[in-house]
Formats: sequence, C-alpha cells, structure tokens
Amino acid sequence: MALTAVLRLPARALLRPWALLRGVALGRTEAAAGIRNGARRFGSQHVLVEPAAAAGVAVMKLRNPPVNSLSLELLTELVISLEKLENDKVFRGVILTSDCPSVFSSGLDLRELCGRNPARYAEFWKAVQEMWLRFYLSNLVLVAAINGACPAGGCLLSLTCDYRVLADNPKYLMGLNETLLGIVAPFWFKDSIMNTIGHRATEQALQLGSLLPPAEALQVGMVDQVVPEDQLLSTALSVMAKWLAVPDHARQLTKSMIRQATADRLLKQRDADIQNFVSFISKDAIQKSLQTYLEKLKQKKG
Ligand SMILES: CCCCC/C=C\CCCC/C=C/C(=O)SCCNC(=O)CCNC(=O)[C@H](O)C(C)(C)COP(=O)(O)OP(=O)(O)OC[C@H]1O[C@@H](n2cnc3c(N)ncnc32)[C@H](O)[C@@H]1OP(=O)(O)O
Repeated sequence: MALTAVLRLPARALLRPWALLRGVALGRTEAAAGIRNGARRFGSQHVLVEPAAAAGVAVMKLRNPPVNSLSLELLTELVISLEKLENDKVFRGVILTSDCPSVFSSGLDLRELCGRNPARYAEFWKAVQEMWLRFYLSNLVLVAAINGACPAGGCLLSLTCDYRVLADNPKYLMGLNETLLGIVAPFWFKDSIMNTIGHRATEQALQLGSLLPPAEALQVGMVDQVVPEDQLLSTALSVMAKWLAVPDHARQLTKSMIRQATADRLLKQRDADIQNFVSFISKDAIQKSLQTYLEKLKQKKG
C-alpha cells in the first residue's frame, strides 16, 4: 500500500495495524483492506469479518467453499478472528454465519480425518479443541445465524454460541450425526449438546445421529428460533440487541459460571483427549468407515 494511501486512512485504522497488514498481505485496496464508510472490515482466506449495522457488533462469515468444512486452516483462522474481536474493545457481540450458499458448515473436514499421519491428526485435533474452548468461553455475545445445513462439527460450532437462529428451510438439517459415519462424538461434543437440549433428548439425538429439520430442531431446543431466511440477519441483530442491553461484566461472569465447569473437563485432559482421538481415528476399521462415507458423498452427485 502506497504511503499516500496509508496517510488517507482514518487515524483509528492506523491504531489497529493488524487490519491494515491483513489487507496488504491479501493485496487488496484501501476499501477492502478494512476501511469502508469509516467502519473496519478484515478478513483472512476463510473467514470474513465485517462490522454489522448495529454498534459493537461484528458479522463473522465462514467462507471455505463449497461446504465450509472445518479444515485446520479454517479452524485456526476462526480462533484468530475471534481473538482479534475480543481484543478490540469496540466489539461486544458477534453474529456467526456462512458465506457459502445453503451450508452453514459441513463439519470437520473429512480429509483431515482420513489417510493422515499421527502428528497431523494430533495437530488437527488440538485445533478442534482450541476452536471449541475459545468460542465456548468467549466473553463476547455469540449469536449463530444458521443459513444452511449444519451437521456434526458445524453443529458443534453453533452450540458454542449463546443463541441460535435457524433459517426455515427443510434442507437445513442440523445435529451431531457422528454415529452414522461409524465414529463417536467425544465427551465434550456430548456435553455441548446435553447442556443445550437435556439428557433424554441427547440420548436419542446422539445415538441415532439425528439430523433434524428446522421445526424439530426448534422443538428439541437445538435452536432457539426458526425464521424465514430473509429475516435471519435482522432477527440475529434483534436478539443481539437484547443480549447487549445487559451489562457486559455481569453477563460475562454469569456465562463463565455456567460454562467453565464443562470447559474444565476438557482442559484437565486435553493431551489424553488428543491421544484418544489419534488412536481411534488411526484404526483400520474407522478409516474404512470414513473412506466409504466420503466416497458415498462424492458419488451422490453422479
Ligand atoms: C470413544 C473414543 C472417542 C474418541 C473420538 C474420536 C474421534 C471421532 C470424533 C470425530 C468427530 C467428527 C465430527 C465431524 O464433523 S465429521 C464430518 C461430518 N460431516 C458430515 O457428515 C456432513 C457431510 N456432508 C454433507 O452431508 C453434505 O455435503 C452437505 C453439508 C449437506 C452439503 O450438501 P451439498 O450442498 O449437496 O454438497 P455435496 O454433498 O455435493 O458436497 C460438495 C463437496 O464437498 C465435499 N464434502 C462435503 N462434506 C465434507 C466434509 N465434512 N469434509 C470434506 N469434504 C466434504 C463433498 O464430498 C463434495 O466433494 P466433491 O465436490 O469433491 O464431490
């Protein structure tokens, strides 16, 4: 970026060099680098963050086409983006949504679970843990505006949020379907859903690997609201306004009081959980199941 262009930027942009550096790294223009109508905007390859119409609110969009599978890169960028927002005192709430048509997130990237070496599995699982811990314990208000299918790890990501709004479309199925892939959702996936929909509903949803359409997701409490697709963002903003009307310190301490014990269960055994994952996913039978599932997904089109 030329010096003259830098000098034309508002002073507050210069106080946040990461926003500029990101723009420079991506070779973008001044507007795309983060300054549009006086509002900051930043992005990485797979996560786009822009200020919402409401003060103090950012919209974080997943953009890993075609289906926002949670690769190591996307998971890492999600955590970095959230951290930037948490460190920027301007922001108090984030609306999490998808930039890919009709899919919120297809869950963990199956290519990360197949045919890799143990070190890579361990690195990937650490990133999944990190994403969950950082989003689950974030002191920002997180509202998921779910604008597409939301299976497995995608559902987990939405469960870290304080509130979920789902667009009303029968194709937007949601749930933890791990058992249908022949794999097992770890205890902290189970804790996330059980804290949301309760014990009995979890017994069914998790064992059956249920993917629920909007009306059923609402009925069981997996989402808090189902709205027509064209009202998704405005609803998320209204919800956000209600949550932001509460003083931050009181809400944050309350959130932590409710969620910390669940997070601590993982924090106390992160390494063991990684080892468990690596040995489970490396088994021949599990690899076979996953390969078959991936093949079926690919054949679906043909
Ligand atoms: C007792 C000890 C326990 C220890 C536990 C240890 C480990 C296990 C835990 C692991 C937890 C795993 C969590 C996960 O998240 S696994 C991922 C599960 N995800 C799914 O089942 C969703 C699969 N995808 C779909 O159902 C659909 O793709 C869709 C999201 C509904 C979108 O449908 P559509 O728009 O029709 O797109 P396509 O199906 O045509 O897909 C387009 C291409 O994307 C590829 N794809 C889809 N999903 C994934 C994925 N998750 N990862 C990688 N790639 C994916 C698909 O194959 C197509 O590829 P192509 O264009 O090359 O054919």
